Amino acid sequence: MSFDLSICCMGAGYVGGPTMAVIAKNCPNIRVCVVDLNAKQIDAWNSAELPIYEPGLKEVVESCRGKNLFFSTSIESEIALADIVFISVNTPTKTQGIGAGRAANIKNCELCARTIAKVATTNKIVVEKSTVPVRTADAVRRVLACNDKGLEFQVLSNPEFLAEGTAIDDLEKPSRVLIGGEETPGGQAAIAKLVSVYANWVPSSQIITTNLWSSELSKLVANAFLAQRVSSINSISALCESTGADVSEISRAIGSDPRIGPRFLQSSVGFGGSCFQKDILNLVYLCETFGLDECAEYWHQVIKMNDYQKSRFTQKMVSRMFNTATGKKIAILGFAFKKDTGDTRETASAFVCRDLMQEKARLHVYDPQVKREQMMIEFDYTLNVNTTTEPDLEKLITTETDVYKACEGAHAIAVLTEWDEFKGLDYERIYKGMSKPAFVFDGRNVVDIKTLREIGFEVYAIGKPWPKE
Ligand SMILES: NC(=O)c1ccc[n+]([C@@H]2O[C@H](COP(=O)([O-])OP(=O)(O)OC[C@H]3O[C@@H](n4cnc5c(N)ncnc54)[C@H](O)[C@@H]3O)[C@@H](O)[C@H]2O)c1
Ligand SMILES: O=c1ccn([C@@H]2O[C@H](COP(=O)(O)OP(=O)(O)O[C@H]3O[C@H](CO)[C@@H](O)[C@H](O)[C@H]3O)[C@@H](O)[C@H]2O)c(=O)[nH]1
Repeated sequence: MSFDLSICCMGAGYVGGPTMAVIAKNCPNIRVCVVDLNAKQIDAWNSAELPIYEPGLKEVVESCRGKNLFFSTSIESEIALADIVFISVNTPTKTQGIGAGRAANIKNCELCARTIAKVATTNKIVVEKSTVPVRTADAVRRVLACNDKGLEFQVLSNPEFLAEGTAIDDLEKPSRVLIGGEETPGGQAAIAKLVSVYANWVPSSQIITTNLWSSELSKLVANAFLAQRVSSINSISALCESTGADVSEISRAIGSDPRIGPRFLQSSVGFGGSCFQKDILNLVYLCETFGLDECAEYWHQVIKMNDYQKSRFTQKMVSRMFNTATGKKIAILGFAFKKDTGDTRETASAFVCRDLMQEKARLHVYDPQVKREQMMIEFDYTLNVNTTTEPDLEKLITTETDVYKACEGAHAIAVLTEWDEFKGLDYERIYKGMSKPAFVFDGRNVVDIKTLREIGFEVYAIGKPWPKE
């Protein structure tokens, strides 16, 4: 079959895979190929068990895989074939060198640009889909210019705003698509080409075009504003627990003001995920680089408040359990950073588990989508908790596939991810099997406090009036 256009996406991760699947589904006349250095990842995309869990993703992939959607490790030949190349690779926070702990590492983006420059034999539009520091397109452009065949490359910024757990819905019905490009005839033509791809299913009124730098920076700012709301309401949750006010009532009361709006006011044990912390640190670093220390400190406070919220939660747990968790069995309900995803990157649950392990609590972790191997990777990668730094790790963490077994004999339950199934558990049954007093610490405000207290639980929930001693 012949296609009108060929797209290649470098990076088959949480963004590249779902984004390209939705483009393929909505544009049957476009050939889409997602490539990756990681052969295991590509094999999984080509199998019945996709490498990531996302509601609705499997159906979309299966509807077009092998027709106009392909997953491949033939990076160079697929780039050569493409009219448009998306760069959708990871851009993690640097762990060493200049800007360590703050700046985003864009080495993968640079490598992609170098590969494109090397193998391209036709003009191409190169699209930054990854989240990058503002002015990264300068670097991409300069690397592409090293191509010695006299080709023309246009660089666009097209940041992705999908949230995990709702990726397919977000991609099918995006609040907006943002495309930034050069303010030259070539740049505008490239913008128009990419707009025409999205226009297959996104109303044109929702496609925003800007200059390159506004587009790159908007992505960081969007995440900073969202995370700021979570940290703001979490700061109020602490005040609620001390005063008898209820954070859910406050969210409702303030969120009804259309100038504030109701979303992203859900108090929690702390935000996680691969983006918020990384992108805010990136923003903080940019501000510092330009000597804007007050601006840097303003945004850094969003992260500090999140760190405070995570450690505050564990401290409350331990203090309620008579100031000791040593040897106690604690059921951890949820390890993913939010519901409906198996992603554990920067999950608040890992931080709480780490702090409880330091108290030598015995943790029985249940999460419907996260496997033990993934939990161990998260402990090691984000928190440097491994069998060398915590010799008792294997003994302290038991992973359960049955939530009731996780709670059997436990002194306490900590709800750390808002999976819907935690609302409908048979808490009478759970209570009977637990050590008494049976504590529930709800870091997501999912349990029905009144019912659980009637059963006999001692319930403590984020931002809720805490019972008097
Ligand atoms: N995860 C999200 O929800 C989300 C949402 C919006 C934006 N983003 C941004 O999108 C980017 C990608 O995020 P992700 O979550 O998909 O990352 P990811 O780690 O899940 O996937 C990135 C993939 O890129 C591959 N890769 C790295 N270098 C490569 C190269 N040179 N050639 C080919 N493949 C290469 C890796 O093997 C990996 O499979 C990041 O910049 C992130 O900040 C992520
Ligand atoms: O009211 C809220 C909303 C979210 N969270 C937490 O915040 C984190 C992030 O949640 P969410 O934003 O829904 O998920 P992400 O997949 O991280 O998506 C964010 O990060 C992506 C990557 O950049 C962006 O594309 C999305 O627009 C942006 O929402 C999670 O731990 C949530 O539990 C709260 O605690 N309270």
